Amino acid sequence: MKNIGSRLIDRYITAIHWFIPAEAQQNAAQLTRAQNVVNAVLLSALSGPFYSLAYYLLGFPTAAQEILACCAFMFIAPFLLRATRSIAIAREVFLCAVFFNFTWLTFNLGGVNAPTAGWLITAPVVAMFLGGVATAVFWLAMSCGAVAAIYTLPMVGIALPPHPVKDMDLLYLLCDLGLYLVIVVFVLLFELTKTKGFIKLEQALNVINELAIRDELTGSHNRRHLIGLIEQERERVVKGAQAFCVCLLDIDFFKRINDTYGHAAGDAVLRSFAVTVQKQIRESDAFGRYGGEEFLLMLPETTLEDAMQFAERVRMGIERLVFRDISSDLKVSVSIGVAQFRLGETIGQTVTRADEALYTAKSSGRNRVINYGQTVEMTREQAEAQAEAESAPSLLPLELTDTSQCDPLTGLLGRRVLRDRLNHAMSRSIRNERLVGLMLLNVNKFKDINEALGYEAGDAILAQIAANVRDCLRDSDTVVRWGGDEFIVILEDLAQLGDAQQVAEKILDRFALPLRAGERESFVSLSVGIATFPAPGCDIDTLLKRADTAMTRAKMWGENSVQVYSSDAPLPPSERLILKNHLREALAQDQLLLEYQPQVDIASRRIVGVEALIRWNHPQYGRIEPGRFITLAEETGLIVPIGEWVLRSACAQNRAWRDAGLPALKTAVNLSARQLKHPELVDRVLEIIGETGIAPSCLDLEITEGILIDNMEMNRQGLQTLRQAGVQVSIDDFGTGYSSLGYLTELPADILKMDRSFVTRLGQGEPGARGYALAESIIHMAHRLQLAVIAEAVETEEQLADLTAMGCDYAQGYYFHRPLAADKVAELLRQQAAADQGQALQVA
Ligand SMILES: Nc1nc2c(ncn2[C@@H]2O[C@@H]3COP(=O)(O)O[C@H]4[C@@H](O)[C@H](n5cnc6c(=O)[nH]c(N)nc65)O[C@@H]4COP(=O)(O)O[C@H]3[C@H]2O)c(=O)[nH]1
Repeated sequence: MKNIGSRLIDRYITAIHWFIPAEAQQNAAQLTRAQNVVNAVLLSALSGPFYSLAYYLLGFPTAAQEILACCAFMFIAPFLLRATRSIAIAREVFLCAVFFNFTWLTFNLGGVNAPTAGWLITAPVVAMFLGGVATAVFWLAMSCGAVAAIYTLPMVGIALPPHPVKDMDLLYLLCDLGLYLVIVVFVLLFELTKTKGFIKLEQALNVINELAIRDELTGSHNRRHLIGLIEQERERVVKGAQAFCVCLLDIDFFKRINDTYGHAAGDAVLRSFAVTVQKQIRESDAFGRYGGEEFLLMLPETTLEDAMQFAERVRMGIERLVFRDISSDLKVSVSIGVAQFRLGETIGQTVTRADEALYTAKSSGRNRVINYGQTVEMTREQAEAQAEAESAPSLLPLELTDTSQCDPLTGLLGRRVLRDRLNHAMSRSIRNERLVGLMLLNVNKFKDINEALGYEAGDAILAQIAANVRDCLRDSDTVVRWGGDEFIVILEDLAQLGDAQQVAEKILDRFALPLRAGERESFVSLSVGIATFPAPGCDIDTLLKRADTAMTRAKMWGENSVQVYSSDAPLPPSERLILKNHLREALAQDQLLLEYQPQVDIASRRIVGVEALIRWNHPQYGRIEPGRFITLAEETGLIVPIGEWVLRSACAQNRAWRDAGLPALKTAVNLSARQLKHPELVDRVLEIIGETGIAPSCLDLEITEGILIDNMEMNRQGLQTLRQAGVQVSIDDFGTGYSSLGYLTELPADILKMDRSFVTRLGQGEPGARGYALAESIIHMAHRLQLAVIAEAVETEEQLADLTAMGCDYAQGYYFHRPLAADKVAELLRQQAAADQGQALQVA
């Protein structure tokens, strides 16, 4: 019954939307007002005929006709709404009919004592509902004027017509009952349509929130949320609660499970693993997927001893798991590292200690629980069993494994061939007095690709990566799939080291274009480490180790970088330390620069804004992306001067474009948490706007959702002041924080920037899919809250098509433009202006 009612209300709302202009439907306040006008018209005009009949039966046929005429007149209002797109016109036409109807009836039924005199109040009251105070005051004045006129007419000698109704008592009863009934139905209808809208918002929000905190595959918490929960616990401990323990759990030989039984089986193992652990934990514990096959468990107020005992129970529980649907041979075990939080350390440090313990657990035989600091001696048998397990190519018995030397997915040579080939190349290089280059290529964040696109698409991407690498090499070079997302290339006959670097650069250039997996496209970046032979004291293992070291260093210096191993160069100290030391000089020595990524209006495809993105051009290490140093700048407090530099440079650039005769453009600038907390932020922003002379509306401050929620009370006032001055505020990465409707309705913001995780799910040709519904919900919700929506990281035409269909306002991403230097943006704007002019001339 409830469902039928709810479906009917849905249908009713859909039907009345026919009258409401599209632009009003995009705006929560206007939609409600327009909806109310249509509701009021339908209710009044449909109840009118009953009154008409009553008057007719009571012996007043003229009134019956007049009421019907007024109802007909009311019906014009919704059509006017559709035709003129003006809620005000439709509303006033309706109110006019109401007012005329009751004034006429009152006049003809004996003046202010007539039963309909009370109804004269309906015009101002309904006006209050529909148009606010100003409209209500106007109609109140009109009604008072009408009452006064009717009252004074007999006094000035104009007699009122005698009332023609036979049974006045019955009419009084009818009128009073009618008035109450109308008020009740009116309120109900408003409530229902309004509540319905909010229920939809709430549902959308719940789904978005779920996504923000859950890992889709296992249903356990995701990494971000997990860290948030542990951070909260850390704060409790700082305030005096007992310390918590962190357990890092890693499923043993998980890659082999995938390789042997397929990715679907791997997924099933992950799910069962998560469910098994979840069944054992308490409500106050936090558990979730940390990445790939790694899980994190936080046990609040727990001693290390208790945590070890609990972890041991979990380990045994996992050992008991059976997977009959996959194979009765499949046995799963887990290695667990445990660490207890120490006052003064960060969550990252606690997890790193748990990770070190996990490493000990894994390197001492796996399937065991080790706490931080614990050393383990392996027995000879354990060491042998471990070595055997490590070298076993798969979980299947030996006779069932693929004995071919090729990797079936990529068609490249498999790992086992490498030593042989390398040995051969090294011997030849000594004979020929030429170099051998060993190149280790690692695909950056391949886990993310797998998670975003699914394992099948991940496999397709891997195959293309292999093909791309192969295409850049000579036939005589050897390419081997070394691990899941790692490849090794043996380059022979090199005259000098630079040749190997050139090959590496060529490979990296190849990955500037996206790779395709079915309908999906994805950008991939690599980190490349190179080691060369001959080198003193270098055998196969050393060469492999050196390439690995170089690759790790390459990873530290950002995506798409190459590092060559050099024996005399000391290993770099930790990235954090180097960057921290150098960051101070970066600003003073002009090493920072801004790039601008265009933001496009989806309807017109015109560039309407840019996002300023900081880059660091390090004299020694080359270009460093913000992801690698913004957090450090935050930690050291350097973000405040750096952020101010960004703000000033971005505003100055905006002004420079304007001075060059280019059309007005909005520049979005990222604000970090520390900047936002700075007491002088508002003054500084206004000062910079004044100094550079840009219009405040040309500045858009981007604040990530998490930062905004964390400091909502503190932020609201400052942001409101800036907004009142005309500055726009955007919420970055929207959908990744845990939002409540209450907080969303009070957001001091103008634009919602939909997080890339929602955009990645689009463009797959499945409008019914969950990802599609999520993005649509966000856009719908934002529009109801009168916020514009910009989608970030739009990479494909299909994603854009979906966003267009959903009514998204703006988009930004590689599909349109990558972040560009300021002069490139100017060039684009000039082209756009020239195209506009061309079009205008054509029209003229
Ligand atoms: N895969 C993919 N990526 C795309 C696409 N379109 C844009 N991107 C990248 O996504 C990031 C967008 O910026 P963000 O979300 O504000 O994320 C920014 C922002 O949070 C922070 N950041 C950058 N500049 C500043 C700054 O001046 N101040 C502060 N506080 N943070 C900054 O660093 C983050 C990373 O910036 P970038 O590395 O420049 O990375 C940029 C941009 O290059 C696409 O289609 N696909």
